[in-house]
Amino acid sequence: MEMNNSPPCPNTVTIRRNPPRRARATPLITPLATPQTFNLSEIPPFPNDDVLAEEKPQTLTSLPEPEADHKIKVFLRIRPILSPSQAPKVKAKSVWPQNPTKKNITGGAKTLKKKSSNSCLTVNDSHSVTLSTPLELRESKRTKSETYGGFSHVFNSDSSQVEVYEKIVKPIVENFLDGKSEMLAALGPSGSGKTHTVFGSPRDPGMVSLALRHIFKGTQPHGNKESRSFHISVFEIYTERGKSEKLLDLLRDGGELSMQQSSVKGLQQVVISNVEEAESLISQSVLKRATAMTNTNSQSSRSQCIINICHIPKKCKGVVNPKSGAVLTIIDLAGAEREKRTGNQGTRLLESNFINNTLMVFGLCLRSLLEHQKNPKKPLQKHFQNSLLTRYLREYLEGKKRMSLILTAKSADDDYLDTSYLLRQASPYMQIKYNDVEPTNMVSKKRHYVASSAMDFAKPTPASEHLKRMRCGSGEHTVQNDEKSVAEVNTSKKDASSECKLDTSSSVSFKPECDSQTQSERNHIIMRNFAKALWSVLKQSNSKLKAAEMEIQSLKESIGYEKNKYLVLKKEFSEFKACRTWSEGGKVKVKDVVDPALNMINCDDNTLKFDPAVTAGHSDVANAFELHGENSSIHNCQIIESKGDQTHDDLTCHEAGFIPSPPQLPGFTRRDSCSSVEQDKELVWEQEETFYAQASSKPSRLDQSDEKATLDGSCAQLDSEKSDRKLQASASKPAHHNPLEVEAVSEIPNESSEPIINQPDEEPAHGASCTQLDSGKSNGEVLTPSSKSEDEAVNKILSELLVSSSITKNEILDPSSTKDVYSTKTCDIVGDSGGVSSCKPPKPKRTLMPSSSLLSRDFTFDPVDETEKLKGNKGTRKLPADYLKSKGSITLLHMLKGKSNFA
Ligand SMILES: Nc1ncnc2c1ncn2[C@@H]1O[C@H](COP(=O)(O)OP(=O)(O)OP(=O)(O)O)[C@@H](O)[C@H]1O
Repeated sequence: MEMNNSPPCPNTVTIRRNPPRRARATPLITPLATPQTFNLSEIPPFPNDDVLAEEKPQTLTSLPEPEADHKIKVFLRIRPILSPSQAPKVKAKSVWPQNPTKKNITGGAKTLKKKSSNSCLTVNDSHSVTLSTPLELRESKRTKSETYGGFSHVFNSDSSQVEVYEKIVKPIVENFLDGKSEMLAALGPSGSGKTHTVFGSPRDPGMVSLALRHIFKGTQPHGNKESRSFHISVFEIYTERGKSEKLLDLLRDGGELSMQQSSVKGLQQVVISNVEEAESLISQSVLKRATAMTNTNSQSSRSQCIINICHIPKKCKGVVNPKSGAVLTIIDLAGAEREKRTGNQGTRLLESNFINNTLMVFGLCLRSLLEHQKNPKKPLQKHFQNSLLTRYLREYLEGKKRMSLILTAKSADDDYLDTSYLLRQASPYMQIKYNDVEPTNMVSKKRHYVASSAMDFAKPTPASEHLKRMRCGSGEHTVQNDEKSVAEVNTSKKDASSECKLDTSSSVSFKPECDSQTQSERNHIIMRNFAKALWSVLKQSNSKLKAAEMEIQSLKESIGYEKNKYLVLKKEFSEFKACRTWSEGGKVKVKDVVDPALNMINCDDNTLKFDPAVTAGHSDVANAFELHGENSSIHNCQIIESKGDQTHDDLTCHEAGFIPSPPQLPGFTRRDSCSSVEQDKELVWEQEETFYAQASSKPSRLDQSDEKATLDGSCAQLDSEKSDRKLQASASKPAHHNPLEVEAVSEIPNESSEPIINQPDEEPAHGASCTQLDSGKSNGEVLTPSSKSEDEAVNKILSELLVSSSITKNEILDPSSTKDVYSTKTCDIVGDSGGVSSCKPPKPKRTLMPSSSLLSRDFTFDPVDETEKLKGNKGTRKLPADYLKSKGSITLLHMLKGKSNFA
């Protein structure tokens, strides 16, 4: 708000970081040149009529199914109350093992027989019934009646088989013929009419016979019998003395079967071509089924019987019939039995327990499926694993395939408990929905059957084995064609041969489809795996590439660092080289200006040089010692080692500022330098060591030190007198007093060796070591000849020294005289530690003692003060120039004093 109220700044320039973008013109739409002239009426209307007029292809799988079709259909059929003549007679069950304790049960059958006249079950309508509690049980029951509704249809006791078929099975068969698989199971207590409903009798056929008739009736009118082929299989699940469950093939020559997961292994699949063949097979299977007489049923089923009618497609002009592969499964379950009611004993009791257990598991599976559908959080229990029946019907019990139930109930009061239990158990099943029903065509594509002819007992062909390995079909309906082969009921050889042809054609016609599908799936899997492998390889390569790039980057950095280092070293080397060149060019040859009498050179006005040239008689060895100094101070020192053939050694000291300090290179031994002697004592030692190494054959050592300076031998003899005079002169001028310095001492350690010190021009020079006595800037004239009095004093001292010494001037300066040189030479090395390693001259040559005594007598000084200055800089290497001078002076004075004491 405040910003809006503030007046705009006239000089403000608004910069838009993100300039407004212009909308791009859609490339597919050409911009209108004159949008103002656009008229909506020119837009053609959408062709709704044309679209609606188009015929939309409708398929069976695409059509939405009613809501009812997605739920399990539960039908209820009420068995009529049997007349006494139809009721099972107790005496007829005398073959059963009698249990004395249960004799009253048989008597109860008579009682039941009397009470069967009353019905407890009343049909309300076609979808509901009411169960009334018998009078004798109303005392224990809370309610008088229970109503059960929601059935797909309720068949009363007088309903016929055909009516039941029309309501229940016919739609299923039609769906089956259309390629839909479905299961129909009869469930109810023992004697309720399950077997009667499923199989019927020759006079009153059941659902299987009616379905077969329907199937073959529907195919014959069209005359396309050869386009379809049906196979049938019948087996039962029973228990042998209640020990374990077994599978038995009920078709002719059928034996025991085994179950592998959800598929039955070794089940025969017999091709049926007409109703008679099918009914004959069914009748034989029913006769083969295990039955027994119980108190409730004279012919009670003791096993679960499963009938599969399969529809195998046939190739018609190279096109696979889409309506193929459907399976119609009809199951006649064993009836639940109550021990009190049936009076079973022994094996029958065991069978009864097995039956009840199987039915219980069957009910648990459906109940679990129902609860899971109501509440998905509840997991779908795997009750199907507890029995072979439920394992075989797993997909149905999991709601993956269509299933219908026929509940058969007895309506007599005596059967109240069985009926009540059945309704309470099975009525909720009608709420079960199909979870994932496979499309019709998909089901048909997954089912493969290998038919075998009953006439030829064909063995499994390679093609059939290939199909079995592929396991394209669903588990429970996959036909396992074993070596026992399959017997097809066929009375006519002609028909049999024709069936064989059809079987062969069917199996052959189905193989390409399955092969193509399997091949495509395999290709897809292969491509997917290949893509995964390729992706993993690419990822690994990418990671390796990144690592290599990082390594290359690090190497580049290291190379750059080394390059910079190389450039720095190169620069230092060039500087040092330039410095050396300058030094060589600027060095003054001492021999040109040397005063052989005094060994003192005065090159410039401000430069005082002592050039002690000692020649040992060998012209090839020369050592020169140069001292350059402006204001008589030494700051730079260079030791120039032998030139070329190590014939001479030079020690050149340059004045600070006069020669730039060259860089010091490690390991540089031929020519080393130090910008300040005091700054790098170690370098001095290195120079010394190098120097010794270079001149090992002719040991000579030139060194200078700020800590020690020793005068000995002839040098001391020479300097003692001079110093005496000089110190006296300087003492006369306290205002200009500067400590004397001993800047360098040349040393000839080996007396037996050849003359060591030569001049650069290899001129033989015999002489003592050199000593430079400089003063500071302010009193640099102490030793300069500008002062006549001082000059005179110096000359006097020197003359006295020469006179008093045993060595004459001529002897000293005579190059030919080597004997005295050897005897008077001085070799002092000032070490870093302050120790003095000196070659003590022979005692007879110490002729300077009188001069030293004179010097010590005449000169008085206070060394304590100088020592105190040293303490201040103790432990440090860099010392001021004044300190150097003072130090040298102190050393000189100490030595002079020592010599005087010695004297
Ligand atoms: N709807 C019916 N009409 C006439 N008779 C019937 C009907 N239902 C069953 N019966 C007769 O009842 C008797 C028992 O029927 P059925 O054997 O079918 O019972 P079940 O349920 O199969 O018994 P189980 O479970 O012991 O095999 C049979 O003699 C059968 O003829």
